[in-house]
Amino acid sequence: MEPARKGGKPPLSFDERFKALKNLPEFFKLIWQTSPKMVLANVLLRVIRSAIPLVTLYVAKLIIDEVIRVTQSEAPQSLNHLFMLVAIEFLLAIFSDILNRGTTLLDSLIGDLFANKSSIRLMRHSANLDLSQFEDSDFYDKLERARRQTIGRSMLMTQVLGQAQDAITMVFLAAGLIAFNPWLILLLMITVIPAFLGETHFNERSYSLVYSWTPERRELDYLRFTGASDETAKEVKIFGLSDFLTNRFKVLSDRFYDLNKNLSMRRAGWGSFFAMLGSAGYYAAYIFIIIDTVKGNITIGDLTFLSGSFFRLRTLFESILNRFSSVAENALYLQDFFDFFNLEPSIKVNPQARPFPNPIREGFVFENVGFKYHNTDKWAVRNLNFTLRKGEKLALVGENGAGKTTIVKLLARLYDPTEGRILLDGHNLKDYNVEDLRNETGVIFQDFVKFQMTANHNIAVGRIVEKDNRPKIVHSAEQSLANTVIDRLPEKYDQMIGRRFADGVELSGGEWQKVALGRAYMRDAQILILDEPTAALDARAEHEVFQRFTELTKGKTAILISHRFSTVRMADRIMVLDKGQCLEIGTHEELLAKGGRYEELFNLQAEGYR
Ligand SMILES: Nc1ncnc2c1ncn2[C@@H]1O[C@H](COP(=O)(O)OP(=O)(O)OP(=O)(O)O)[C@@H](O)[C@H]1O
Repeated sequence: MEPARKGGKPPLSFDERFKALKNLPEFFKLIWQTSPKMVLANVLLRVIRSAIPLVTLYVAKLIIDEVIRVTQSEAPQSLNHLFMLVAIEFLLAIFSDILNRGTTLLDSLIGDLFANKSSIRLMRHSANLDLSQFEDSDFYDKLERARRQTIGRSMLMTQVLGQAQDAITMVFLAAGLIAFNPWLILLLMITVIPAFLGETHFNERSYSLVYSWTPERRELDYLRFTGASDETAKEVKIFGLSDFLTNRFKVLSDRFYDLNKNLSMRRAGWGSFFAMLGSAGYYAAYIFIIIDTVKGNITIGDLTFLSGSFFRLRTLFESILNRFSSVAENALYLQDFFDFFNLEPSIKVNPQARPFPNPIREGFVFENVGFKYHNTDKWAVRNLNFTLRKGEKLALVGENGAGKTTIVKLLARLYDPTEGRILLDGHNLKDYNVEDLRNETGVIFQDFVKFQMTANHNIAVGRIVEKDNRPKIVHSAEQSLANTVIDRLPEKYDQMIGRRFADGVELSGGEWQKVALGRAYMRDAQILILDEPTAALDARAEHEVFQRFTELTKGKTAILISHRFSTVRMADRIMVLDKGQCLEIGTHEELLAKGGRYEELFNLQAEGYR
């Protein structure tokens, strides 16, 4: 086997596996909270069910003894007693079936509820985490494992409850066997324990394998998605990427298959050997009991009862031990689940925060602000010193990668500066509640989300509490020109857009942008940020949008990012960025007069239009 790879753990010791069991109480607390009534009913049914095997075996013994008594008797005998015993066994069988069905039903209902609740918790928790955490691949692996846990974990409940049920059944059966001969119990243990240790070993290997392969499995999922999805089909065809993607998939999946096959084969080999050992133990005990019966020490009914008990005990013991190692394994996975929920965001809601200014009095001041993205040593922006005055419209220009979007993200506190600080009305941005800041900020990013939802909701996301306020949504659509798109859709505002779901209608890039821009008009925020809001619009639409732009930003503090100078010149001031630093800042006229980079870029673009 390959050594543990990056992001993987070395195989865990027996001790660590035991420690993982400490997650069970917390887990059962969550299960209990899912539905106390159903969990209680489940436990009760299982307790009753656990007594049935012993009672059934005992009734079977009575039946055999009665049959022998009747057949060996000289005088004719009434069969009433015998039939009554058979009737009892029959009723027990039916009762046991009903109880089984009941617990299976409850298990699956509780499991479904638990999976739903966990998914909701996962979504909520993810929403609270920092953006930078999402950009970290270790985090992604954790999220991935937690996501898998939300569905699979209810199985663990079935296992643990099954374990308790079998343990009680065993106590009942063992009592009978011990009364006959305590050595039989010892024989039982000797034959079953090696199998348990073997299972435990292989479970641990399999966990380590799955764990260390999380990044690759994520890549496999990604390749599967890229190779077969509507979003990528266009480029996959044009560039002929199918072989490239499938080959990479094949290499990875074959490697995982080989490692897994190796493990499964060894597991099967050892498993057969241990099963043989178990059977040998059973037959040794059987011979022992037969000899005692032949000697006349016990009845034939006792023989069936004891051999039956021994057989059941062996099966139960094996399943308890095997299940134990699988419970421990599942508890290890549970650790990932809890680890994810224990992740804390660094940008948190601050209960002692100062109230957000309404209206903003002075504006923002960037004091020597620098920022590095997670896991890189490169400064995305540095030494930024500038003000964004209340009610001012500031445009950011600069080449790709100059740091424009980064400034916007810092302003909306999607990240905090690595050095320096940002002040709002004289106080650090961190002193305000991040939720208030975001409520007062409307951002339309260049890579805005194309929500696969109705046109109505696609605009309403700008202010989701107003999702039922149709007049406001229509008004926003009119302002952003999205109405020209929506009015042509068969279902108008109730039209599903995007291709993912049935009856969805796909829009062009510019049409999507008009819809996304509508979100800015929905938002009654004091700060408005538009990151390349018109990049995909045709010339006429861009012109119209900008005629309305003054109205949209009236009374608001706004940042506008654009590569089009016709757009940029509408701002009050313009900041030119270069490699994360502020090169020059001033009004359009000032910068032209200065004859610096702005003038150069402006003339370059104007040249292109002549
Ligand atoms: N999530 C990220 N992780 C690491 N580095 C990043 C990340 N986002 C941006 N960067 C880097 O930070 C620098 C600034 O990026 P930013 O997105 O702010 O540029 P921009 O001026 O908005 O560019 P564009 O005009 O292409 O939109 C770039 O060098 C980029 O590579």
